[in-house]
Amino acid sequence: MSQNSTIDVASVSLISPMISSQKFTPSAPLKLGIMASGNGSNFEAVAQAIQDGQLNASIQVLVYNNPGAKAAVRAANWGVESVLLNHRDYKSREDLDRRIVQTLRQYDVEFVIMAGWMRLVTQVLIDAFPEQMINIHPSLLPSFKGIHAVEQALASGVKITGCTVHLLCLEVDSGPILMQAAVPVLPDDTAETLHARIQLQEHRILPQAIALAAQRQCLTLV
Ligand SMILES: Nc1nc2c(c(=O)[nH]1)N[C@@H](CN(C=O)c1ccc(C(=O)N[C@@H](CCC(=O)O)C(=O)O)cc1)CN2
Ligand SMILES: NCC(=O)N[C@@H]1O[C@H](COP(=O)([O-])[O-])[C@@H](O)[C@H]1O
Repeated sequence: MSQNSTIDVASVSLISPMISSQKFTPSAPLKLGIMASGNGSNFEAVAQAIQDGQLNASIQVLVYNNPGAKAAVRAANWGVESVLLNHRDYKSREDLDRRIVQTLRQYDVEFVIMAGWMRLVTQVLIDAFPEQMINIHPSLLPSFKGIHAVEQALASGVKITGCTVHLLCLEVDSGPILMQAAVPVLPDDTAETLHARIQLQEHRILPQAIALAAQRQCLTLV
């Protein structure tokens, strides 16, 4: 997509009915802040999508909360700056979130991706990025909210599960859904084999959901 092209957003109206079918012109790459607690494979999927020209965005910073998280190693390998904000160092969730907001502002972040951020966040962070923060979750919400979603699905006996990208709100895993992908649950699945199958879909839909959000956030009315 050239910078001078226009986008008919009718095609994304399914994602957000608030978008009317008007012509828009895409603007500069969306400046992303990514938050992670562990492995960082979704971080890497976003970085790869940007490098492959599938996502008009830049990763300004990775914020992580667990020392030694592999996500920080992946960020270094991709030349992305990372900041450790260890939740254990803060007296309250609000104090941690104020520091997160300060850090994201310092790196000029416009849109926040929770890519395996395993801490509940407060209104402090949500208010700082209204409708500009998304989360990837390893189930077909509203089924199996919270942590251990994969284990919940396996224990429930469902034959189909998957992953969801949603806008963030204070109530956990309850924000407006942007995109979902389904995977089968196989008879011999363990939590590990099922999660691996889900993550293949996570890595596919997260960049797509950001791209849609980028069209929505970066579009300027012509
Ligand atoms: N206010 C919100 N915060 C977060 C949301 C959200 O929708 N609203 N999504 C989560 C991501 N997530 C599931 O997708 C999730 C992550 C963590 C937890 C949780 O209970 N965390 C515990 C600590 C668990 C641990 O450290 O192992 C906690 O914070 O006390 C629930 C859901 C991100 N945050
Ligand atoms: N409730 C939140 C939650 O369970 N999130 C999940 O954490 C994993 C992080 O993987 P990654 O570190 O390899 O991107 C992902 O599967 C994501 O859906």
